[in-house]
Amino acid sequence: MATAGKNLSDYDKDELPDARQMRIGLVVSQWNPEITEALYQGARSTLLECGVSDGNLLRWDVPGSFELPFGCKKMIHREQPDAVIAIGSVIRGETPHFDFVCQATAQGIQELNLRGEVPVIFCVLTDNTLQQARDRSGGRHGNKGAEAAVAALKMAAL
Ligand SMILES: Nc1c(NC[C@H](O)[C@H](O)[C@H](O)CO)[nH]c(=O)[nH]c1=O
Ligand SMILES: CC(=O)[C@@H](O)COP(=O)(O)O
Repeated sequence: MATAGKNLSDYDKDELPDARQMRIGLVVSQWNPEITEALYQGARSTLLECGVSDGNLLRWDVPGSFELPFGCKKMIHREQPDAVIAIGSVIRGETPHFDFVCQATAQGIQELNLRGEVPVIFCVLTDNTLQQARDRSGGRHGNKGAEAAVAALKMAAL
């Protein structure tokens, strides 16, 4: 089902684990800050709604999505969170750079999951237009940050 067929902010609280003791990291890309800040707020508010303590949220910023894997790896090593949410927004430009950034970021995050013990959630929008990104970061399709927060709690309890 495409995003257009569902709301990214919908979730069932009854399906979620007890999150009161969980420590969740959020690594946020500074590229397209209108989008990444909206994703961060969606993730943060959902985590708080689901019982995570504000003091157990840790935010680090990185320059762009390409730096998300390194930032997540460093946070995991230094802080040992129960899960990390990697937040980014990649919007297609005139050149193939979009493809390289998206592939490298996705591959890097997947390698952290497969090689490590701390789940890293892929909260990276990869859109053709700014409007598509707005639609998925609190617009008509909901907020992917909320979806990522739910995934983080479920994976932290796995
Ligand atoms: N164009 C976008 C970028 N580009 C920057 C890279 O992510 C990286 O920071 C740079 O190549 C230096 O290593 N990043 C995004 O997150 N979103 C974009 O649309
Ligand atoms: C995703 C990107 O790196 C992209 O926004 C850069 O734009 P351009 O391909 O026009 O240089």
